[in-house]
Amino acid sequence: MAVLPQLRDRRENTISDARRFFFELGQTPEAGLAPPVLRSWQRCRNGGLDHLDAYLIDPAGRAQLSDARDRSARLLEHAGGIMEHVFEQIRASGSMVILADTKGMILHCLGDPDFVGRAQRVALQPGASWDETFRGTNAIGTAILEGAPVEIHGAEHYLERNGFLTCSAAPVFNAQGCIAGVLDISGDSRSNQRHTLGLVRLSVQLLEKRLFEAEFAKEIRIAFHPRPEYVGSLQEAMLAVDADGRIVGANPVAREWLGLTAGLADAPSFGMLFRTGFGQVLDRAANAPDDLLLLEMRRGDAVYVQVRGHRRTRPEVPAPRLQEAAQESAKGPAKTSDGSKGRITLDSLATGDARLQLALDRARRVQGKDIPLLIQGESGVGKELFARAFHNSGVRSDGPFVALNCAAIPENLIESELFGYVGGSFTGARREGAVGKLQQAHGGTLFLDEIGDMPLGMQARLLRVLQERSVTPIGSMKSIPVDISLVCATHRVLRDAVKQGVFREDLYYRVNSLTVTLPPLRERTDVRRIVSNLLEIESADRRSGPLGISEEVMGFFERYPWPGNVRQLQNVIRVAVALLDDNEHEIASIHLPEELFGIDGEEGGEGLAPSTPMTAMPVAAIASPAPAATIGARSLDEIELEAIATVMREVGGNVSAAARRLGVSRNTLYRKLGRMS
Ligand SMILES: Nc1ncnc2c1ncn2[C@@H]1O[C@H](COP(=O)(O)OP(=O)(O)OP(=O)(O)O)[C@@H](O)[C@H]1O
Repeated sequence: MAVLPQLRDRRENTISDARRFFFELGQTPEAGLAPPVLRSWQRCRNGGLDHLDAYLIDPAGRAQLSDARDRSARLLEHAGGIMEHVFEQIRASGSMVILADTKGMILHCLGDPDFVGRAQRVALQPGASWDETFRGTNAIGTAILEGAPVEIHGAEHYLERNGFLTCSAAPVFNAQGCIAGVLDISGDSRSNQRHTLGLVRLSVQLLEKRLFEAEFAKEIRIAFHPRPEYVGSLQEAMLAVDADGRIVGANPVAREWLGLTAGLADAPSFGMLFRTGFGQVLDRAANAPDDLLLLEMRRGDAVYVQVRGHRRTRPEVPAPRLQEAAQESAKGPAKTSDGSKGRITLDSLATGDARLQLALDRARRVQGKDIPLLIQGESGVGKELFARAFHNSGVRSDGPFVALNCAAIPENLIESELFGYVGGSFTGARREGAVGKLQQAHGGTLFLDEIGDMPLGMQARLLRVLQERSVTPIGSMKSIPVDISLVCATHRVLRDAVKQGVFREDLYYRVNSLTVTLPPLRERTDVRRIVSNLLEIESADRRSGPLGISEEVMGFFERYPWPGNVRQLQNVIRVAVALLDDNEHEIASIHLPEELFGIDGEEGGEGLAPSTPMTAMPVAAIASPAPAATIGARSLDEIELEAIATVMREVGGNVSAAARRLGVSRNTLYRKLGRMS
């Protein structure tokens, strides 16, 4: 619909008054100019641009244009079809559809032949730059600087020679919140159409959606809106998240809604935004991919969510293989070389938790590719078990799996443990020398547990080994080639350790090629499966038949926060099995340690009441998880510290005994005790 002639005349008069004010009297017009136009005029004047300048800048040469097109290849690929569609809408209106890059260089245009000739006189053609610094106020250049859609009509253009144009442009934002290009419709100012800017905005939204979907085709995408009918529309907010629920992309709607800044450096994780756990949502989505879920946001509102791009990729593998594996791992510290082929594998670890499944899938993708794996997670979540499974599932499974816990060995011994030494090279050294872990792991996998606790000096030496792929034992002049696959684990956030200066940045990048985070037990949705596996393992030696577990206890296990994770659960089950009489076949609440009840009962927590099942409806409301992370008014940390203090008192300060009772390693307990002092 064209703008009515009277309205157009009135607008043009106002602009020419403003122009007189600004250019002839050197004053700022108080009315008549849209704020972005006035800001742009001021920028141009401050930059020393002459509004009467008739000098034309030559468009970029073919090679330069081709480079610019290569840099924006993805934008061009997705914009092509949309531009053709837009052009169909405006074909008879004497206009052009233009795509420019982030610097305002025109990459592609489709134009009405009648208008193209005139447009070319002002260089509206591929290769021409519409950077505001040189071209003055214009829709393309000004939209880039304003970071918002703008319409520049006739005499609003700073340079007089562009006054015959009317242009509407909107920046295209990428998933990191940066401008990826600009879409513009330009035409003769006499044929100004009222809805042109709306058409540009809509086309840009469509383009942003296509770019987002292409960039994150393999990631999990979370689409949401407070109203269900908007999920799937151009108005939906969309986040891309990695396997750990960290936001890696956000469309402009999500960005505005959540107040995210460009670059996503401070973007919250899924868990910080929503009250329902990430794993629980993924599980639900895997079972009913088309359902909308009604989720409560932590800030108070509720939104309808659709999870896209998430499938259960591997069938679950029957329990017995995991059982063998866990038995293997439970035999003892097992921190030395073994040939654990044929036992635990990544497939056998899949017990139905969606977050764990993602970690397994990610790890599988780098197998055999010489990419170091970093496993993060709280103590006792199964990091070492995961590392063994990774080794056993790969091409090196015939080779050794060698583990070293960097937090468990005194600092002065790490060096000789890792690098080995020749006989008599230092006081106390064995006469025949010793082969270090790095050499032992040759042809296999070296698992460095608690790498975040490795002393700085040792980090430098390890880095050199990884770069040079050879090791020089202490006291030796000869370097020995080593071929190892490196898997590291840590309970620390290594990035923070780098910031604090306790972990080398170069080593961080070396060990951190692929990070998988194992979920804490309290956030896992497959607790039942783990419990029955552990029960089978722990009761394998009983001669009086299979064991069960009361529904009351199972419900409690599902709600308990498990500060010691699977290790603690394993110990609780081990003790419960030991407490059973020969004629008892079911674990009940009386077989559980008193500490568990102390915590659960005293503080008025959920106790052993059955948990609420999740509703299954086409539009499913997922209940927020039971308040397992806090009990009463106390935080999990406080409860944990209190439990440690109680057990330490009961065992008369014996750390090993306390660690056994609490179901954590001695190192972990030392660490936690450090926090108490
Ligand atoms: N999915 C599982 N099924 C059965 N047992 C498991 C599972 N995950 C872990 N475990 C058992 O829990 C115990 C702790 O596991 P593991 O040592 O791998 O944890 P971790 O994260 O490396 O602990 P830490 O950080 O304290 O070294 C082991 O005995 C292991 O066999």
